[in-house]
Amino acid sequence: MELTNITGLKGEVTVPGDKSISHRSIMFGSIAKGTTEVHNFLQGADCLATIDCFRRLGIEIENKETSILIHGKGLHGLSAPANLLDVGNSGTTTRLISGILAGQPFDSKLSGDESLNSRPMKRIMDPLRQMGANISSILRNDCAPLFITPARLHGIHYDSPVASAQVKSCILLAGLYADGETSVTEPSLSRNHTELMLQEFGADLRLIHALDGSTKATALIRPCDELYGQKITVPGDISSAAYFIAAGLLVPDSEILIRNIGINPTRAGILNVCEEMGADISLLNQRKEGGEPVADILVRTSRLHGITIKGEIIPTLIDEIPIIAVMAALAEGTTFIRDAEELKVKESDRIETVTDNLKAMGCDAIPTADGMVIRGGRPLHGAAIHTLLDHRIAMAFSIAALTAEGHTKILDSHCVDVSFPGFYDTFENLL
Ligand SMILES: O=C(O)C1=C[C@@H](OP(=O)(O)O)[C@@H](O)[C@H](O)C1
Ligand SMILES: C=C(OP(=O)(O)O)C(=O)O
Repeated sequence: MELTNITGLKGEVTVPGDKSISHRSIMFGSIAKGTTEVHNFLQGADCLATIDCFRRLGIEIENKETSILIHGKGLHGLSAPANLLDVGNSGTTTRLISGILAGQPFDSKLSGDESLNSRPMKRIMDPLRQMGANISSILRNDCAPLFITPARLHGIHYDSPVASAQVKSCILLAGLYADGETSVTEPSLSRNHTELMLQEFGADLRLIHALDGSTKATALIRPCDELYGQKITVPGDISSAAYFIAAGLLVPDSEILIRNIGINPTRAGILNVCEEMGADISLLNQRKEGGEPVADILVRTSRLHGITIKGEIIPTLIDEIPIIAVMAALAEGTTFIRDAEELKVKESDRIETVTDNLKAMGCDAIPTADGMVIRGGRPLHGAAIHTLLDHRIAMAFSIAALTAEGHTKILDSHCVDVSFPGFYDTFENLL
């Protein structure tokens, strides 16, 4: 994709459904009794990989024009897959499905693309093994491909060293198949869609919040007889909205209304960051849909200034750091991003891909062990952007390109389909 600078983005957009919620709707619908109906499902490659996996596990899933129908067979209704489960580029699919597969009476193998097969899986293998699971890394490198064989699971308490919704969800899902209670404490609260949605499906799940004012939290689950099919409307993905928020703030003379976005506080850290950077941003029409808070987001071109982003807010904006870094590059002053070492184990090492590409565009960006330092305010110039097939890098630098002098080439820009098919077409509504 070749892009150049523009002005005056004006109008309304909607973005596709939330990726995290879409994945979970398929997974929980498949192990629930009865039909689950999902509206505004994200038809991105990652969520389609989840559908494919559950079809291979014997679940009929109808992907209709306006909805998805999952004909769930109950907690014990999955059947042995004939072949390897292909998880594509999706860490969420891999880590969550492993929790479910650990409790099944059949063998399964799962594998993904080159990026996925280099991401760490020890973080789920350790707690699953403590629960009694038989899960191994086929190449003995603590990565996928993974091999899972039947085992009796027992409940554990797991003090997670990392605030990761994928780790937490994996353990809670295995807990559905364990004897006794399973609980997970995380150092600070990561996205809580699993907890909210499992409760809606009828799971016996409780939450205990820390008394010290921190977001440290514990989720506890007990096995139940069955989960029950639900009707789910997926809110627009704030992680996808983030690119239009940034476009509206950074492209001169812009005003964009982004409709119908999930603003669950465990996901909405970018809104706080925007405010702190001095953005003209407002939430309109705030409401609740299917247990999740939703709003329309109005942004207007703003002069931004650098800030420090660290600590408990990091898990609430982890996927937005590439686009926040672009905002920082165009803000006055210095932005420090700390406590974000998790960026190293995403679809690419995002500390490296973000700072390398920012430098290529003329920004003073320095990688650090747990984040980056961005000295903003210099104009950006066009460059060839190496996405390393990481969808978030492609989208973040497409927005940078709209503000940069000259032409920018986004290499392998088709990778946006992982989480946002139609990303480039959405701009047509704003020109
Ligand atoms: O649970 C989820 O749906 C996700 C959790 C996050 O990963 P971690 O759990 O590894 O932080 C996030 O980066 C990913 O895009 C989606
Ligand atoms: C990290 C991401 O996803 P996953 O871990 O599911 O591959 C992402 O979408 O930015």
